Amino acid sequence: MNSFDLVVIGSGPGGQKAAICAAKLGKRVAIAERQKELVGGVCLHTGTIPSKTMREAILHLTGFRQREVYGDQYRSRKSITMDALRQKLAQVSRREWDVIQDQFDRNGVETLVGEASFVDPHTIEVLNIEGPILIEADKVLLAPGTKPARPPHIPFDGRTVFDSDEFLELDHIPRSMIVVGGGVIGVEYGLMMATLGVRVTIIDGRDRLLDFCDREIVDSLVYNARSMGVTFRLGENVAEVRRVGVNSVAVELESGKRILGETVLFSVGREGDSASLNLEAAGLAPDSRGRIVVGDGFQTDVPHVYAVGDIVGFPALASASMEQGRQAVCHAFGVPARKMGEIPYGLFTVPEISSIGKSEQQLTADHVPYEVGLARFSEIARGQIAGDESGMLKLLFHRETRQLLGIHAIGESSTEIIHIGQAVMAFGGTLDYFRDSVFNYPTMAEAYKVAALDGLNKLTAYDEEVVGGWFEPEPAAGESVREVEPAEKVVLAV
Ligand SMILES: Cc1cc2nc3c(=O)[nH]c(=O)nc-3n(C[C@H](O)[C@H](O)[C@H](O)COP(=O)(O)OP(=O)(O)OC[C@H]3O[C@@H](n4cnc5c(N)ncnc54)[C@H](O)[C@@H]3O)c2cc1C
Ligand SMILES: NC(=O)c1ccc[n+]([C@@H]2O[C@H](COP(=O)([O-])OP(=O)(O)OC[C@H]3O[C@@H](n4cnc5c(N)ncnc54)[C@H](O)[C@@H]3O)[C@@H](O)[C@H]2O)c1
Repeated sequence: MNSFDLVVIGSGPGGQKAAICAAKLGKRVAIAERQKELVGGVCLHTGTIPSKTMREAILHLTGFRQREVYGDQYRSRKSITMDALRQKLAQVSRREWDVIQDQFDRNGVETLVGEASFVDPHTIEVLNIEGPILIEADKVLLAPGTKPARPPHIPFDGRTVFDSDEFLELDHIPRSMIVVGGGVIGVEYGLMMATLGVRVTIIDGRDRLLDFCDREIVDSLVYNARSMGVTFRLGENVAEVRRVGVNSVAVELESGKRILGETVLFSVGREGDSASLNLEAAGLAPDSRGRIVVGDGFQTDVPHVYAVGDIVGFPALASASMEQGRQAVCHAFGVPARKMGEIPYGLFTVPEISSIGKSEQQLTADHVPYEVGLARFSEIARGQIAGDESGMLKLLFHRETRQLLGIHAIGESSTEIIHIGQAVMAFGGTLDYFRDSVFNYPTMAEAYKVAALDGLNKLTAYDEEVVGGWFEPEPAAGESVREVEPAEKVVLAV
């Protein structure tokens, strides 16, 4: 029987980075993936990468970014088909697949095709059409991911009623789509379809959409969505979904409302894909949602078994899964690793939104004295060039120390520019950094400077009005005092 220092189950982002990291440490590593010749996981084949590639295709083919200039009716292509939207998916997936497979080969990671399960705590069976093979593992890392929740009473047929994995296979763009579940997936796909002119209704059991995001940003997203014709039914639960004839679906809500549509995307969350692992043979048990509980360093209750990625639950992001994989391997092989810092969120809605740190609602609940610096993309030259009139960047900072506490953005390049603030936050920086720095021009990054000046102006205005003096925090012990020129005061105050 072949034996390895580490056997990884699942080749999504968590498993991939774990395998490469262990190989770089000089360990013998095998990675098992049940999708034949399809390393990359949900992330590469049905989730992150295809959905973002499709979004880009929609924005491109509809000419969405040019609508501010040419009007709402502008389209760069008059008729758009699912096949046209899918054209780039295969190309991007194939290239990404090549990159991952190449990394495994270069680093001597053995790829095993087949479904892996525990025989005993240190023996793994990998089963494929050629039969089972047994391998021995000193340590095991589980990264099997999740699958869409599919309640038995919902009449899925992959055509009129489908889950998010089936979405990409639609044969045509429907005239209308009812989205059940306004979580990240439902809102991302719902708004993509609305951009194509599909009549979209989003239903969610909660009163507020995306309640982990800053409220003003979500309000702005909802405003934009409504202007594209999206209807929201919030605080409503679905009682029944019924297919009507060949091309219609009726959704009945518990409140008695009835909605008729051509298609239904059912996206009410995902559950751990752990059933095939035979966890009991390793002395483990999944929770009621199929997830695996981990402690420090992503170690399970069985010390040589680790779990990372969506299978461990929150935050269930490709971005975080990769780092979890690396951290788990460091823990397993005694390599020191820093704890993960604040995780940014990037929601590829239309328009995109992104955030890191605390929201206004959290700071208010915690009684933190904060102020907001705001930049509207309509006043950023690059925003005008990119055709974004409605985006904004919000910097939340401590009123006394000026330390950055949260960053929230909606609009063009939000998911990219968030990382500028992330770095400043990670190093404990203050708003002053943005005031004092020069940014490339014209770029979206300029929004940081505009927002910082806005925030500092608010402090100044308050101070001049209420305290009657110029606000400058007391220098900390050992810190030199920076003289503020009167001219600078004038610039800040306008
Ligand atoms: C529609 C959609 C859009 C998303 N968009 C984003 C985004 O924009 N940004 C972001 O950060 N995240 C996004 N996510 C989340 C992201 O895809 C996941 O967080 C990420 O894929 C989780 O990685 P993972 O390592 O847990 O493995 P996964 O990617 O879930 O892959 C797990 C792999 O394990 C394999 N496997 C399972 N059991 C076995 C077994 N017994 N034997 C062998 N192989 C097995 C599966 O076949 C699969 O290939 C999105 C998800 C979806 C569904
Ligand atoms: N850009 C990104 O980072 C990105 C994109 C897509 C997905 N993801 C990841 O994928 C995960 C799964 O996303 P998801 O959207 O499937 O799940 P989710 O848990 O985020 O959302 C499910 C939503 O469905 C609602 N819901 C549940 N049952 C309902 C019912 N019967 N009727 C009406 N509403 C109901 C819930 O209130 C919730 O808002 C996310 O947690 C996220 O981490 C990330």
